[in-house]
Amino acid sequence: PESLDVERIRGDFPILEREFAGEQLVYLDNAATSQTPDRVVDAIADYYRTTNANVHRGLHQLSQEASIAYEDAHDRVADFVGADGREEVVFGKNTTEAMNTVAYAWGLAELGPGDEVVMTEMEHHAALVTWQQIAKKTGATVKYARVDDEGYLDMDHLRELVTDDTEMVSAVHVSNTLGTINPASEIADIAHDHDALCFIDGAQSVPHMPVDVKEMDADFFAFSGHKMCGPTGIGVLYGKEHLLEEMQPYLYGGMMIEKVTFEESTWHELPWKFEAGTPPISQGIALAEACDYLDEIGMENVQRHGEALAEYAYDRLSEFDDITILGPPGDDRAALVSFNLGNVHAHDASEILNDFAVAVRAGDHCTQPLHDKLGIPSSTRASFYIYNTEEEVDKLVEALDAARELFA
Ligand SMILES: Cc1ncc(COP(=O)(O)O)c(CN[C@@H](CS)C(=O)O)c1O
Repeated sequence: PESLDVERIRGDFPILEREFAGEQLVYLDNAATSQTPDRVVDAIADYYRTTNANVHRGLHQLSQEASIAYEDAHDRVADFVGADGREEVVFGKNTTEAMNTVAYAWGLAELGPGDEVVMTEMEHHAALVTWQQIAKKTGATVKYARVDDEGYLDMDHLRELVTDDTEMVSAVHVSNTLGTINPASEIADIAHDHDALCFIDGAQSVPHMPVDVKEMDADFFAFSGHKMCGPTGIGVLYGKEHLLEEMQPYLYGGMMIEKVTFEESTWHELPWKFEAGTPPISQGIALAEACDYLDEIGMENVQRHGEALAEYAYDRLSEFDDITILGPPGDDRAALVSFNLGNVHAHDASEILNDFAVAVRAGDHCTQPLHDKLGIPSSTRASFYIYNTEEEVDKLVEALDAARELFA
């Protein structure tokens, strides 16, 4: 059953009316970044037109208003993912920065020779490279739980790898390449069974499904505003309050301090301790608006719509013997499908798709080790959101026919 009113929603995104070479845009690159609805764009414009000032409670009216709006945005975003409140929600640039915050502020202090960080083979570079490099700096070891032939995380192998030497289990909630939805709560339990912490990368889950970080019991969780109808320049680090309290900041400067002398400094309370310098004010306020926008649609409806489109795309692409699809079956995946067309390089395929105004991602999707494991240099990825339709999937398939004619 149709779970949301796509045509009404499409009216919120004027960009979808754009035409290239006489073809209307078919935007299927939502895993890279989503489009931005008018009311979120308006929230940004209204901020700069009416409320713009620096935050942290300057004494003048504008600063008071901007400070309250920015601080309240933390509460709204916390509520969106089931966190207790602003103390557990740090605003930064993006998911990548959120992961680096934990790697530097916790990892450098807590990891040493003999300690282990367990990840999965499907991790995005934001996690994989970060923990790989922090391990090198600290003498710790990284291990990778296998992805099986169907694209699922091998949970038995994960259980085997996590031992009392494990200090951190860092896993992606939804794979941006495979579409696999990992059992985040179970992963957290495995980590906690060995007194390890658990970091769940939620960049591809928060925009697409209901997420409750308390039910999941992740110790850290990260996501980006630009993938969920928000602007770029805002990412969110959720952390259990006692962990963020214990962690020392790694970015210093104004805003994050309480008292500074020539000899010593003390830190501001959470979350400001981790928000050094002038923060992403308009972006944070706009992200709160994006949360309202998505909640009005309903995250269950967002999930149902995206996964139905992914299943439809999986079925349509499966009609062709020369198309190889990555990841789990069509009825058990998030709102994306990565595939290859015969021996046509993903870049060539996506070039032809672009000639038909079909926008997809081609490459390794920042998961090069996973592509190496799969024995492929790259893949083409179609990823869906609230404004996409089955007709747009059909246009993708038609455009692939042209690529087949040209290259195969
Ligand atoms: C699972 C996962 N984890 C982290 C990131 C990083 O998000 P940033 O907002 O860029 O910091 C992403 C963003 N993946 C984009 C760019 S590579 C994609 O096209 O798939 C992601 O998918």
